[in-house]
Amino acid sequence: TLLKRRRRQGAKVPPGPKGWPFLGSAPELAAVDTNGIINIFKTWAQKYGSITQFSVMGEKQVILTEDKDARELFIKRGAKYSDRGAPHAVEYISMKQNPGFRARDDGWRRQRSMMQSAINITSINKYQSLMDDEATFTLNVLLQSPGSFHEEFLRYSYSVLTTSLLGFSVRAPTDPFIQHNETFTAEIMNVFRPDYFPSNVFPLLRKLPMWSLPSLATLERLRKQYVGEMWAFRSKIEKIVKEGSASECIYKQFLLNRDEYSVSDEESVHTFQAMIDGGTRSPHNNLLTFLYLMMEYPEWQKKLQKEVDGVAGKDRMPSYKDIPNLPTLRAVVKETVRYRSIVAEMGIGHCLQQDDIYKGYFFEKGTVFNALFSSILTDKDTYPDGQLFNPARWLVPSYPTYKEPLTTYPNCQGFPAFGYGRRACPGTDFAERTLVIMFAKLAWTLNIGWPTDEDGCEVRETLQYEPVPAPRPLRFGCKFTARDEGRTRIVQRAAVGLNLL
Ligand code: HEM
Repeated sequence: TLLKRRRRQGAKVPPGPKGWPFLGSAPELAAVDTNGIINIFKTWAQKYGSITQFSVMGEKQVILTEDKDARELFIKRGAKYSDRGAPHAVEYISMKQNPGFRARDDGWRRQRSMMQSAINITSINKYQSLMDDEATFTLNVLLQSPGSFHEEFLRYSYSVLTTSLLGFSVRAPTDPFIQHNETFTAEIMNVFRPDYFPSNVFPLLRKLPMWSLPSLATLERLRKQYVGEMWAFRSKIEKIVKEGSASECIYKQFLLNRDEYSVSDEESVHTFQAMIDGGTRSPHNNLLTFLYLMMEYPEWQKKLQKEVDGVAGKDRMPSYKDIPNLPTLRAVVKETVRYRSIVAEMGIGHCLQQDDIYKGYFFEKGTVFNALFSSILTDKDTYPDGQLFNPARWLVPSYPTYKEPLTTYPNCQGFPAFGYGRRACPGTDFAERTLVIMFAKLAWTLNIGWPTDEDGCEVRETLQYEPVPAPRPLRFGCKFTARDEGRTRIVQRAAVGLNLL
């Protein structure tokens, strides 16, 4: 009632496109892919301002383009702004049990606390020597077959996660675990698309029998497969834990100390699946984006190599123990994540749980708020020349984003690219560590350059991304050359002595 009174006292409707009667902006959004949606949001924000509201079939959505508004709403007022408004098809196949997309209910709280204990910094510290070994293995493969970087980075992203989380490694990109997950995830990613699943924007379709519409029948097939596979996986791990043959890993610890976790069995299988889905794709994307940026900005590649050489010298590879002494490396990681987020990341909407008034605007319960990374992470006051890849913004005191001491900063904690408040990415530290270790070893061992044609001329390409949420860079060419024979031998020798799972 207070809000109703305030509304009468003059709280305004936020500006935004009117759209069609009843349909709102549904037809416009249903006709495009993720990149198209990001562009439409940007255009609206330019026209209507930093807080733009639109509706889709009566459901309200808001676009936020300023960090301070996202912080105020998602962090300070986080008690109201931490629900999810996942598209219908996403909720359907995950049966409202995926911690990334489910509502902010008690189940989500149980899952969130499970994730926090699984991949907190102490847990990561325990597994980081495994990450280090995985990175050495990857380098050795790249030295032998430099053209395989796309696949090898994918394998690395999977293997760092499977070793620590699930207790097994994947030694080849052709491993059935990767192949199967990739094919399936590609199909699952489409579940976000209104052009594939119109029930995401047209609520009436949700009421139809599943068999009556091909897109609904597809949904039902995917749901059965998704859920079936999670349980099959759980049984497999349970069996080897019981037999005593399971390697040390987070899943094993979870099963052995089951009583310490409040999640239901169903919630736990969804939680592990969410960590695998969320944890493999984004680091892979950033590894590929890093290669592109090292070709595009060779001066930063040189600075990175200089720093890594200065700390590790020529006679040993850098390791995770060097991280506090490598601020340029951490700046390159953070800037790579920023760069990729501004061009390709859509994030996940936060849904409002109670009516609210902010900056004189009235927002209705159920409104979905989208923080637009391409604007937030290029804000001209915080990120001068924000479209450029410039790690100096994290290293030089004259930049607004600079922070000391450089043994700790820059790091990715609290970085908007990983979201805000209660829903912020629980895998931030894990992802940062995965990237830092691999970038350090790459810079120490290899030069990264554009491929050349028969005449020795560089073949440059522009970076393009797939049209799905959390999109990957489309394939591009890249030439690795060993920096010197001594380093190559050190990597080869280290790779022979690795004791991988
Ligand atoms: C560079 C790598 C990564 C980036 C850029 C990234 C980014 C994000 C973003 C933007 C969100 C939404 C936050 C919000 O709603 O405010 C998110 C959520 C999430 N991420 Fe990540 N992420 C990365 C890596 C990972 C890893 C390695 C894992 C797991 C091991 C992971 C698991 C999750 C999960 C489970 C959620 C949902 C959290 C919730 O709704 O409560 N992510 N991530």
